Amino acid sequence: MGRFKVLIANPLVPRIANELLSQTCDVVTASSYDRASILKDLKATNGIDGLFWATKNLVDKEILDAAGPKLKVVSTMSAGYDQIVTEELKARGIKLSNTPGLVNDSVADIAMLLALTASKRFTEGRRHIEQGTWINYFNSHWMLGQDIRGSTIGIIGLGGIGQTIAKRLIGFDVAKILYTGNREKAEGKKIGAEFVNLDKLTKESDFIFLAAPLTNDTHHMCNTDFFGKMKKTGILVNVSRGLLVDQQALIKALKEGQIFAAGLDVMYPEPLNTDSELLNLPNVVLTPHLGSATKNTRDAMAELTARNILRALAGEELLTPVEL
Ligand SMILES: O=CC(=O)O
Repeated sequence: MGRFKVLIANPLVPRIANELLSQTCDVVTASSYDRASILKDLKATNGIDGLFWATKNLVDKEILDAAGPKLKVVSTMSAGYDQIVTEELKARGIKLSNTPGLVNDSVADIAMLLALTASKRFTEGRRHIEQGTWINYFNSHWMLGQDIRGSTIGIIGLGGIGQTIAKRLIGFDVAKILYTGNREKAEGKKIGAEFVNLDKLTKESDFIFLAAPLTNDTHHMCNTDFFGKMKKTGILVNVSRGLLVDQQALIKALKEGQIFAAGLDVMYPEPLNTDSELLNLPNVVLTPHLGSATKNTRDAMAELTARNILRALAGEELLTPVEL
């Protein structure tokens, strides 16, 4: 039997991926991560056995057709897999893996960054410095923010990332951690978090963290109704996917003072249009989807993604399979 063929659908992934895969496979690296060029490169391979995915492009029928009938595994270098049409993989008997776990710390760190900066009015404060409108420190009513200490936290999605956010918040002496999701979790009990329904969480939380995957159920879950229920002093932090939030409803809530502030690492579209209203709002802190962007995290993600492909091709169990 010849060597397996693998396509890495992005020329910019950490080197470790190619190093590992090329020990036993013939590796083709796509010339760019845009969809048209991946499709072209896939067609030129004459069929591959494994697909290393590291873009937000959809893995759909067209991509799978171009990959050919030998394809056994798609391994995505991401925790989220909303960009993969899982039904297509399942119908073809193709395995799927992702990189959960490894991103928890880095994503939880950016969640803290966003919570802290949104609560301390970072964007607005920075603008005051730039525009020379910085008011004397001794005006004790100026630029008052919200305290994390003593606050009620709401976490939507108490998976690995949600749990890591909770652990960090415990160090900030919060009063209470509420969470919601598909089901109550043993890990919730361990960290002293209370399982509640979405309605209660939305109404009672001072900070709401979105850490749930994007699914049909979570799509636009933060809508006009949701923002109407949040406290006026409430802060929304999103480190999941932009589409959990109805962005127009969020912009309206922020403009009308229905909520205090938002900190977003994810939005739509990505990249965000430079004329987006989000950029003009003083009570929004934005980061350009940097949740997992540390060298160690990305190296570990690339390694795990490659190892999952090697295991699938060797007929072994995947390290981090996605149930299809
Ligand atoms: O958004 C990043 C990821 O899903 O890993």
